[in-house]
Amino acid sequence: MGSQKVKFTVATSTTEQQEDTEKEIAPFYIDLTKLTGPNLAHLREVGLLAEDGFEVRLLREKHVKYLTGGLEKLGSGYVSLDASRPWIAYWCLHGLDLLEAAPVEMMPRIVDTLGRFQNATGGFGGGPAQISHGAPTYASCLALLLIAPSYPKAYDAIDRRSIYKWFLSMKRPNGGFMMHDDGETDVRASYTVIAIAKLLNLLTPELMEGVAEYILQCQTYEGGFGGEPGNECHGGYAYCAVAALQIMGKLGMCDLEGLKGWISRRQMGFEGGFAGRANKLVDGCYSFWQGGAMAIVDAYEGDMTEGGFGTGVTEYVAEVGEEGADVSATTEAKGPISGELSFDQAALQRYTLLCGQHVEGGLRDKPSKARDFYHSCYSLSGLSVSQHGSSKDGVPLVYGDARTNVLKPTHECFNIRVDRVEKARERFKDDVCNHDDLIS
Ligand SMILES: CC(C)=CCC/C(C)=C/CC/C(C)=C/COP(=O)(O)OP(=O)(O)O
Ligand SMILES: [Zn+2]
Repeated sequence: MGSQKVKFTVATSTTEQQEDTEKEIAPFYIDLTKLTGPNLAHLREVGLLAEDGFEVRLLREKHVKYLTGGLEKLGSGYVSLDASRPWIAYWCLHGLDLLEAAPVEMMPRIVDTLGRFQNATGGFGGGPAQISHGAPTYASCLALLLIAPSYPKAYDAIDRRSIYKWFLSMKRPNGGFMMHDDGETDVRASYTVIAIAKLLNLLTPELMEGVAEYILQCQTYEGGFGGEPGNECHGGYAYCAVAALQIMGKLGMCDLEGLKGWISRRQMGFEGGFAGRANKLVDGCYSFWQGGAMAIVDAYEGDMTEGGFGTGVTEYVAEVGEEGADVSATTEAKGPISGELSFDQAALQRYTLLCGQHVEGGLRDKPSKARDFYHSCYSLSGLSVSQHGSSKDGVPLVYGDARTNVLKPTHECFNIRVDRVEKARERFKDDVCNHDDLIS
């Protein structure tokens, strides 16, 4: 008896949501070169296509307007984000900084405001008189450090010694850190402490003791990292784990092959963007959480294996999506492409530019979702990572119109501009970084 092929298709809510998402995305991936008449005129009018071509454009001015609005007076709808004011400042400022449009005239007021969130006992709360917490401490410090090269008083607003003592007071016997006094211990806390300590030149052996060992326990059988030992791995937590390990020089201690495989499998075949975890949907914010984590691994491996930065590559044309789709990546000029990454950089940029952009400015999770400052920040950060790769010093790989789309390079471990990181290192390099002196 011959074998019989039977196709089993079991629909679940997960497979249905995936199908719906692909149906939602498909209209954005039509062949733009075939557009004519009012459809073409409309895309040119809103600025998504140049007057003289079919290459998709970053809506720079509109994103600048939207993000600048986040630094002005917010409407009552934002009241639930009251404890996230430092995040809003960071998301908007960093997005603007990538667009080379951080508003210098607003900086004194922002520094004054963030200064009021800092507690004498160390760290920043989400607002005045709120308890110190790892997330607003991270966001406030990043915002201040990206402002400081234009407005140096921002450096002086950060009380290094009290932050160091507060970080130490959050440390647990298992090597983890709490997010706040009596709060949860997870890899977000590990990352926020390690990243800010590194930027402020506070990364002492005493602070780092047991930290890598705690983080390593969060890597799961899938290859990614969960928030706490035993939890499902997820892009947001995986980024925190990978960045913290890399900052401490300990990334080589984790299962790198498993990690790379897990991140690779999160890039969605049709959509081109990343999902946060297995069997979940594409979302623009993971462009940075997953793309940034891969850039860190690639930078680490590039350092390990000399010359692994795409040297000698003179042209890059990506083929993704359905046949006939307009998906060619372009570069500004011929030359070595800046640190190629282990994911499809053109496909990710295509998702961001075609599906992530709101035509009035701001970016979003996916077309059916509203724009917001968080997704704007992390979609732009992921776009920057996928343009500049892991080495930052070659020709960026630019999908779409290279005249409008190139962002400034973000540092994959800290997610502020590379030049802001260099300035912070320079500013704090001679300050005391010794445990006994810092706690005295
Ligand atoms: C620096 C710092 C504090 C980083 C935070 C990292 C981060 C984004 C963590 C993820 C948080 C979380 C529970 C997402 C799951 O949401 P979901 O179930 O709605 O999303 P999903 O369906 O995409 O998994
Ligand atoms: Zn998201």
